[in-house]
Amino acid sequence: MGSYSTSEVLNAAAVGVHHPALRLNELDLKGSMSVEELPTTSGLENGHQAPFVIGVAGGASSGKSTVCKMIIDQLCDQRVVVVTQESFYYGLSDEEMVHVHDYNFDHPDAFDTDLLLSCMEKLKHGKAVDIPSYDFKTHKSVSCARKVNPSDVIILEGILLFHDSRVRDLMNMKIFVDTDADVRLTRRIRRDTIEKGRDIIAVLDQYSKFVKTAFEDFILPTKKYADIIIPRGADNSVAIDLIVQHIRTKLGQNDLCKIHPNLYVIQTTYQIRGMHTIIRDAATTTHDFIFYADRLIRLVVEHGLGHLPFREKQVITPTGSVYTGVDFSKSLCGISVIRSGESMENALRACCKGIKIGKILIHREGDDGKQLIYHNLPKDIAKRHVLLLDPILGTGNSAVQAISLLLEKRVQEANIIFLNLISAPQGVHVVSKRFPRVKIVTSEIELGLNDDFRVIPGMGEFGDRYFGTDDYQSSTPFFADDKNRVGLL
Ligand SMILES: Nc1ncnc2c1ncn2[C@@H]1O[C@H](COP(=O)(O)OP(=O)(O)O)[C@@H](O)[C@H]1O
Ligand SMILES: Nc1ccn([C@@H]2O[C@H](COP(=O)(O)O)[C@@H](O)[C@H]2O)c(=O)n1
Ligand SMILES: [Mg+2]
Repeated sequence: MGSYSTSEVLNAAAVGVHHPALRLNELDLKGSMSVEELPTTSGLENGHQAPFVIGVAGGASSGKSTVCKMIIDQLCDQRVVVVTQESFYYGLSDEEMVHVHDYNFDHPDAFDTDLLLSCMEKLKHGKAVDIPSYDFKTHKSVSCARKVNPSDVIILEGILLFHDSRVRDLMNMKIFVDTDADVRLTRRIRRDTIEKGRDIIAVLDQYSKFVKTAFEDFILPTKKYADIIIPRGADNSVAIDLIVQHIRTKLGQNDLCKIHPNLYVIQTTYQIRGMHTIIRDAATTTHDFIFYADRLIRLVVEHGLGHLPFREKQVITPTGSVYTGVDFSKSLCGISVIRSGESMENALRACCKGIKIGKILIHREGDDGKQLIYHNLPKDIAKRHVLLLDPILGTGNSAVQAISLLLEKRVQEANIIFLNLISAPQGVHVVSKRFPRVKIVTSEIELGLNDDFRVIPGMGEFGDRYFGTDDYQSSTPFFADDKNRVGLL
């Protein structure tokens, strides 16, 4: 395995793998980092779609705000907004103010989490909200709230954001900024004395009394919820670049991916569009159809394999050096949905040497749905990751039947990766609603289904076109093979 695509790296991170790219590069960052000054974003009240919510947690002074600022600067996109947890600090009463040095600002109870949840709820539903502004000098909210408009991406940032499961559940992506304790303390001393004008003894007292303990008791234990851990915070420009690319993809991609985090559409290129153009063209020869369908299927298969768990592995190279890489899971199998799914078997075999491939036949009987009449699956399928193969996801009925059978055979839902070339939104909704942990990997999202429940624009009967059994091909002399490809006259 030579190089990794961004999504593979992020996927590796998402399944808890330590990818080397997330541990690279040094960059010195200086300058003003105030997230509060960032502009609010364009609203989406009309035609609102749920935003992509990114949670950024980590110890105090770990560099969370700096990382968020870098992400926003790189995105140069008005559709991103940052909401900080510190805006939701409870204001101190007069009595608490008298004993402010005994107040624990690092405890989860210091925050009005219900207010944060209600603000986020409104933003998620396309409504603008007033986010309180907190003053670190008076320890109270100030009267001028910050108006935040709904946005495509909301970055939620704060020390204890992963503590409450209700807040975690809002997030589509969780990032933990992991910076050494001594660096955090040094930065805190500088920030609290210079920026907040506090006395150094008070800063150190607060650190040893509350900050350190709270980090160990409440913040560090939430690191396990992170999809991505960024060592060294803003110094890790490689990790930040990867995150930015991922967000860009999400922003540019079909909104289905926001609704269904289990859906992965491979990043398009002109090569991919070109191959789709050929296989969707009704005039394409069987020979060309097979060639380009195979190329596309291989891309989808490779992408799907990127969702399998990896383990770190070191090898010795011929130069005697150590290469730290990964070892990927070998306990997997392919299951093709007969007949068109069989067209994906060659690509799978080409990628996974000696892989076991089983089959499922779903027989259509009358109007009352589908009936399963045949299956041939590996005996130990329950222990395997399953790559389910069917080039077209249309209504989702066949996929539901096939996945139900796999679950009956005790395959773990999260161990199923459904690979297809094109997906209709209806099918994605049906499969995702029923099996939210099944990953769907596809190369393009379709417009929808027509009255006959056929995918449009689609590519016709895939099996017939791939196996050369469609009448149109054999009776169209202009397109008998690619050498004679002259176009329709
Ligand atoms: N990589 C870095 N190099 C140097 N200083 C940094 C770096 N990251 C953050 N800082 C500084 O450290 C302080 C705390 O960073 P900040 O991003 O506000 O942390 P957090 O939001 O996690 O409390 C700030 O004064 C910031 O300018
Ligand atoms: N009045 C306050 C409120 C909070 N703090 C400290 O701020 C830290 C959290 O903010 P970060 O930007 O560092 O994440 C936290 O450690 C609190 O102790 C404070 O000092 N005074
Ligand atoms: Mg901050």
